[in-house]
Amino acid sequence: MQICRDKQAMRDWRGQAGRIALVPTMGALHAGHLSLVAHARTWLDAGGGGRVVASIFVNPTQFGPNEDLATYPRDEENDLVLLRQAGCDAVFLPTVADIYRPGAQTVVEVTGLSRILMGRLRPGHFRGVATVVTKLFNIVQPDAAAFGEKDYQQLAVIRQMVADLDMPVEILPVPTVREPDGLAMSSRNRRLSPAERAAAPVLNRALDRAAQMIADGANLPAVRAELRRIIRTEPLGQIRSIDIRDAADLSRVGAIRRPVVILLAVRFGDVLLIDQRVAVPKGEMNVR
Ligand SMILES: Nc1ncnc2c1ncn2[C@@H]1O[C@H](COP(=O)(O)OP(=O)(O)OP(=O)(O)O)[C@@H](O)[C@H]1O
Ligand SMILES: CC(C)(CO)[C@@H](O)C(=O)[O-]
Ligand code: BAL
Repeated sequence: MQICRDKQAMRDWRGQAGRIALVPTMGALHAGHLSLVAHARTWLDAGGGGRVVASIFVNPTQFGPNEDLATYPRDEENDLVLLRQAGCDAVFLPTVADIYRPGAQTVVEVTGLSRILMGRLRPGHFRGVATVVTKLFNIVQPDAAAFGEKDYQQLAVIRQMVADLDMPVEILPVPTVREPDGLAMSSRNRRLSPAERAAAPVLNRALDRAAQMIADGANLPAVRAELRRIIRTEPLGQIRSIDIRDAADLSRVGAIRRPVVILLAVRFGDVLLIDQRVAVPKGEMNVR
């Protein structure tokens, strides 16, 4: 596995690599990230082969001033072992100074989607994500890039950006990988206390129940009330946002008539966990 520690090394490797699929991450890798690597490989193999490159970069511009940039988990040594085992061909590990040169003035912002939902809780977050993903695409020049459905709004932002700016990159959505008790894998899970970790699967339980209610024909207020009731059974969790949106474009819905996505953000101590579930109302075909 080739290790590229700066843009020039990455560009040199890219120049002789043929077809490429990129897996952008912030490190502290887990089985969810490795599933992105596997999906990238499957996509390449279906089209005649190619190389998988993962990037590990804790991007400062997507963290707000009071967020967890300083304490974000980092574990480069183990990450490299996992990526090697997963069959990754190259890894891009740039420094902040290499990515953000002094005097830069340009950002990328998906104006509508970035300002709703998590964009309200984390102002500027999606501008940081869109900007760094654009830079990664420009440096690595991948044919495809894999993103997890756990970060549902992020995936929507990236898809919108790629379409709006005619970026020649196919976006590969990857289903959420979960712990045996249903908790969505996340790098931040390792910062939960034992009691918080024991309480955290409540997100998945609430989503299961809400998706079942929607499949049975329940209305929006009833589903919202049940989500709140279930999450409140775990007093360590502090609800930051509960939303039910159109699954296709994240627009508001007045009633559940088409597939919707249920989006949860719940804080445990200073760790913000998110999770999501697409739910299909009674009588509707799941078109996803
Ligand atoms: N459980 C998961 N299943 C599938 N993909 C995932 C999972 N967790 C993260 N991803 C995806 O991996 C990519 C990199 O995410 P990131 O490095 O931020 O990991 P994370 O576990 O989401 O960390 P965080 O704690 O910051 O949420 C993103 O596309 C993200 O959606
Ligand atoms: C896409 C990403 C790597 C951009 O920094 C990050 O937001 C993440 O890990 O999901
Ligand atoms: N996976 C999303 C990255 C972040 O929380 O900043």
